[in-house]
Amino acid sequence: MIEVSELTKRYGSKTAVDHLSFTVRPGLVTGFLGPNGAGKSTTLRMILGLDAPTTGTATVSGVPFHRHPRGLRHVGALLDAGQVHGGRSAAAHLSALARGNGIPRRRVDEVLQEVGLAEVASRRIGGFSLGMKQRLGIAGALLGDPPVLMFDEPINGMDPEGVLWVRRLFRRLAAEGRTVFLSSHLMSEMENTADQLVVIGRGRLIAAESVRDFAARGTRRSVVVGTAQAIELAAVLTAAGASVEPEGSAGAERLSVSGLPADRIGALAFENGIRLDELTTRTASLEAAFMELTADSTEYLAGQPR
Ligand SMILES: Nc1ncnc2c1ncn2[C@@H]1O[C@H](COP(=O)(O)OP(=O)(O)OP(=O)(O)O)[C@@H](O)[C@H]1O
Repeated sequence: MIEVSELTKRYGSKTAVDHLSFTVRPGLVTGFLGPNGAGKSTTLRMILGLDAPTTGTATVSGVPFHRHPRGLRHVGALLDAGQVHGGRSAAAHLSALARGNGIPRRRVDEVLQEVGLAEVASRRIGGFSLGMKQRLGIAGALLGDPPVLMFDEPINGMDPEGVLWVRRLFRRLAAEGRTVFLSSHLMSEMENTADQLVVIGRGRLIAAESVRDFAARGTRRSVVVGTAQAIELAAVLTAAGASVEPEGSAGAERLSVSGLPADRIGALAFENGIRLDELTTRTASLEAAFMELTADSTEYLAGQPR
């Protein structure tokens, strides 16, 4: 369990993290989302004791991280896959980490196997691709078999096979009862990976809820209706209280209807002798919900200095 309470970080006049409070529970994958510059990395660094908060607290399993002796046994983290000594081999890098945290040497071979780097264990890290460095960073996080795992943008630089692998790994780690916390600025990465979301913008909390609840409170639900009798149907639906927008080109007309559910629209069409060719409920996409909810908190909008 990770608990963040009223966490604030100021750099001079810049408030990077602003009275942030949330809880990350075990047994679930929790996505930490926000546009670029929202304060995700700063928050993760404070949870790991790498940056001191201006005010507020962050605890891991009930105590501040720096009070965990042999930290890697309590929290495994990957913050920046590029920050490794390029001259060392993968095995030497992990062995040094293991030694410093009282972790048996055999764990090095186990985690290298686990992340698919066993065959390149003795190669210098300097020659690794970003995807391979991400795998090595994940290996380092797993080394101490910790109950809490944190990853900053772990999917960056991975190929599609790597993305699938890492998703399955996160799901399995959560199913084992661990706390899994992943940051990303892309909602699409979280859609198929996370159970819960913590969404921030400009250092402030925007949402902390399940992926499903987050999607539901974004874009309003609408129903797309296809019919050759679009004008008659629009009149009937408007009279019943719906708002109706035409979609598509004349001749192949469809209506986008909000304010009435699909079954009610079907019934009204039937009662009025209007034939429907299509009746589809358009559910809010997560991406749309994310864009809507973070629109006011994006720091750098293309072409729009703020
Ligand atoms: N050491 C620092 N000194 C001054 N400002 C900083 C420092 N570190 C971060 N910031 C600022 O704090 C804000 C939050 O940065 P942070 O890196 O935590 O965001 P992020 O959500 O991780 O973004 P990204 O997705 O781009 O990595 C940014 O405006 C950043 O410029």
